[in-house]
Amino acid sequence: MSPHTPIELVVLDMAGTTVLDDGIVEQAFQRAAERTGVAARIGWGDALQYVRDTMGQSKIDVFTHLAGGDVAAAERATAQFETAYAEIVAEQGATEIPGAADAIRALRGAGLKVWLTTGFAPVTRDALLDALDWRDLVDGVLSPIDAGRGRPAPDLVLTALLRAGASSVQAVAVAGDTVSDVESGRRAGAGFVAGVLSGAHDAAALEAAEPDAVLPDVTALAAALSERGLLPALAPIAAG
Ligand SMILES: O=C(O)COP(=O)(O)O
Repeated sequence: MSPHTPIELVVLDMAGTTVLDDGIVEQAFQRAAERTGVAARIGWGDALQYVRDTMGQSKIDVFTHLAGGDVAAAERATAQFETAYAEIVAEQGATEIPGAADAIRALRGAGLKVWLTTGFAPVTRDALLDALDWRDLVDGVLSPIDAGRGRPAPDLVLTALLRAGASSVQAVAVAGDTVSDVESGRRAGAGFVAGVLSGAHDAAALEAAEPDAVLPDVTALAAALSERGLLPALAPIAAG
């Protein structure tokens, strides 16, 4: 396979890559903790500090720690987290990573398909799409329930590839702010995998996952593809 297969499909993560949500995450942790009593053992003050210190780590792991190792309680809290997150978005709205929507429009204007993938359940994902008025912004969206396993498995990337009708995995670019995002792209065999620092809580870990590029945010993606000769021929935009 040519190392310069033009990209046809861009698969972007949501939270931290296209959506700025740390404030929502903290509030959703708090509501979920209050509703399930999962942090009663240590109190919300200490729990909040732990949530802040571990921002970006898997929610089930965070809740398991708060619950003193009670995995069943952590699972209940994780489910409640998604409900609470969707409620907070409906109440307060949502914020994009600055320039994300324009970056997506530019990529699509260059002839690429753009799909959003997320670890969130559809209820949470759709609350974000509605709050940002993004239903028509992208070619498709996927949650793990649509695809199989969540990241770092490659299922979201491969399902996007199949549904978008891309001709090969080499024609897929993946961008995300976590090591799991990078690994999912690698395991899928994507032609280009970028780590973005916009939502990264552990930049060193992201670099250590060895993506093809580490970018400040998603607005730098079109230029990164262009520099490597990976945009489709006759792309009508000057990337950057
Ligand atoms: O934290 C989650 O589950 C969702 O986050 P993601 O959109 O970055 O996958």
